[in-house]
Amino acid sequence: MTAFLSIRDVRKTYVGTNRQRVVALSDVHLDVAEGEVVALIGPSGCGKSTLLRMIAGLDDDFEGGLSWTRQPRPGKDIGFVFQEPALLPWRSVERNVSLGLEAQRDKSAEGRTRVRDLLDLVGLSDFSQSFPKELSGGMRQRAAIARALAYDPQILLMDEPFGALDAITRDRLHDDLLRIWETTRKTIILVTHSVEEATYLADRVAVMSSRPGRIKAVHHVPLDRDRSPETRRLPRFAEFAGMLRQELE
Ligand SMILES: Nc1ncnc2c1ncn2[C@@H]1O[C@H](COP(=O)(O)OP(=O)(O)OP(=O)(O)O)[C@@H](O)[C@H]1O
Repeated sequence: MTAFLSIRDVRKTYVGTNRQRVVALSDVHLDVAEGEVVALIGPSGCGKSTLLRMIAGLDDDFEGGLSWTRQPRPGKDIGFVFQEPALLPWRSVERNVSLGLEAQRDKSAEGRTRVRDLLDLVGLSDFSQSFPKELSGGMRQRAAIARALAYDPQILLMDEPFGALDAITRDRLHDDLLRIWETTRKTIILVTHSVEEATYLADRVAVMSSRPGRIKAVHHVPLDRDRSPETRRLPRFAEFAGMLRQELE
């Protein structure tokens, strides 16, 4: 595998307000290939969000190294989707999605077409002029995904993006994400608490141990890349998800 992103010997220590030191990550190694979907799972507090923030360039105070085949430009080449969509309530869906392009002073016709194509991709074309409060939770999260893709980032980092949604909406968003991946072939790192979500969406699943967080195993998901709701009913699906659950215990 040619690593698109190599994480080597990463160690992160937080110093709390009372000067207490918390080693959040230790000896973290992971290679991610271009176009791959990697899920990060692990017990609460094992450092998943910390690792994602480092990859995003939001935290550079750590030991060890991250190396890229193409160094991402800050604020441009990395798309981030959080559990809460954090849309600006006073801007329409279209103007939320175009936010990044405006920040880059991209007012080109190409930029506008790109926003329209993205709204189409996430199924929000009919709601482009709606405001966030007029959308359901799932639609807001779709808008947040479109916004993260607007820069055409080289990697999409997702921190429990579906954690706040009900089960039916979450399943629908999973299929949307698979379709988006089919179209864009973006490299995706997805933090999730759900072994089923990791199994359904990822090519590989990295399992982290509790604090200090380490990657204790990386598994290839034994399923074809072409996934559909029937995939969830395959015995292999349940077996793999069950194995992940056991590893987390
Ligand atoms: N700003 C901070 N200052 C001090 N300690 C922190 C800070 N942010 C995180 N930590 C600590 O680092 C560890 C890892 O936190 P992190 O949020 O990365 O875990 P997580 O795996 O994403 O957790 P969860 O699954 O519950 O969201 C925790 O022990 C947490 O208390």
